[in-house]
Amino acid sequence: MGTAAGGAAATTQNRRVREAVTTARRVVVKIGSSSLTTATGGLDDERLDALVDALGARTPGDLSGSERPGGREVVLVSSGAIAAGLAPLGLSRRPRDLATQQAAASVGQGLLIGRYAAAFARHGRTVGQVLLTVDDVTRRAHYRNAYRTLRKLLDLGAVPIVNENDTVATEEIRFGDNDRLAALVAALVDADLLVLLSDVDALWTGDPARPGSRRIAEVRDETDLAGVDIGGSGRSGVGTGGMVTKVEAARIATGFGIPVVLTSAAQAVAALGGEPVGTYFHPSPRRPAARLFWLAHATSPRGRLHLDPGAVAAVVGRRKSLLPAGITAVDGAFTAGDPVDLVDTSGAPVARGLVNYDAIELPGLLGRSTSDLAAALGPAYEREVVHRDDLVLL
Ligand SMILES: Nc1ncnc2c1ncn2[C@@H]1O[C@H](COP(=O)(O)OP(=O)(O)O)[C@@H](O)[C@H]1O
Ligand SMILES: N[C@@H](CCC(=O)OP(=O)(O)O)C(=O)O
Repeated sequence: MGTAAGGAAATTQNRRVREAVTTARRVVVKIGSSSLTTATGGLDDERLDALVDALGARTPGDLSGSERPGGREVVLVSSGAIAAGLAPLGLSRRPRDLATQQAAASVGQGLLIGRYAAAFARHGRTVGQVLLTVDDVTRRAHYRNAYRTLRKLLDLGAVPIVNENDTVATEEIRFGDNDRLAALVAALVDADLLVLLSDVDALWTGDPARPGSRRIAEVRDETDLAGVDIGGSGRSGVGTGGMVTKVEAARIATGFGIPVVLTSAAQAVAALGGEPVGTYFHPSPRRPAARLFWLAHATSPRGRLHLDPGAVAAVVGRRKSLLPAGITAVDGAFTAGDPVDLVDTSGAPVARGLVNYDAIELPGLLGRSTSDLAAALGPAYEREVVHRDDLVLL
């Protein structure tokens, strides 16, 4: 979120909001389960069609003659697989256990993408299904691959429809909610705008159903969130994170320099047209390297490497790779390629990185120089424990 605009007049603010939205060329739109399902569960075809119509509608941001919906490149991040799979499996509400959620997602994802394919076809558009796990956006080769696929789909004029790959994601590595996934996809494709659509029209100062709650029109920085009661999921019972994960997603995207509009699916056309509906989160100017951005926000560490003060100074102060000589202890049962936290002598995490060794190999290497290790064990042991290209400071 950007710096406070002081006492700027509301009209000036609204004009700026409209411009950031209407000039956005690449937009990631996220729709939650609660906006795609009927009160009795199951996919709500009417609402899904309305969303697709909104994405196909021409807005003030259109480039005349463009073949793309709204004159823009659109990536849709859609939840709803689990919700869509409930009725066909005879389940009356969202299951708590992972295996049943995954079975429901397996059934529901096919139905969901089938509905989208039919709805977009009415606008002459082709859709492409992209299912992602956390690993796909943290490991370098997978990340490049995910980026290339999304880029190619956009170049070919298709609408990528992204969801978490629920059927294979394990409890530990799961996003669980699609709000953060959408923010990270926005960073991945270098979007100009992220639109989060839910069943509520904006972020409110507290539960919208509570008397006295007010809509928050814009969030310029954390001070605008002070005192806001950011609650969990709404009454639909099919959403997951409530406002907590939406505000977190807004923090991630704005931290990457991407503005965010949070509003209801019913106001999608107005929001995409730059009208001052919903809540607008101002972006900060900083744009860190996208892949490392994912590492900080999308991963959970699988272990901890304890650094001596010299290693902390090298990694944090001089942005060097981490070598075995600077590590005093290792926790966790990770394998090479996993994310781990680098902690200082007080145990506080200072950086996160992708480790180049299995946990089991490291104790025999600690405190030793790379030349000593190479001489004793072979050239493979000359490698860094964490390469600086795979490190992000926390
Ligand atoms: N401060 C708040 N402002 C707006 N909505 C809130 C707030 N706190 C909690 N909520 C709830 O968050 C719900 C939206 O989240 P969720 O049910 O997870 O939807 P989705 O499926 O769209 O992700 C709203 O229905 C609302 O009841
Ligand atoms: N991947 C899951 C999304 C989880 C979920 O419910 O997310 P959301 O409705 O956005 O809070 C699904 O498709 O059901």
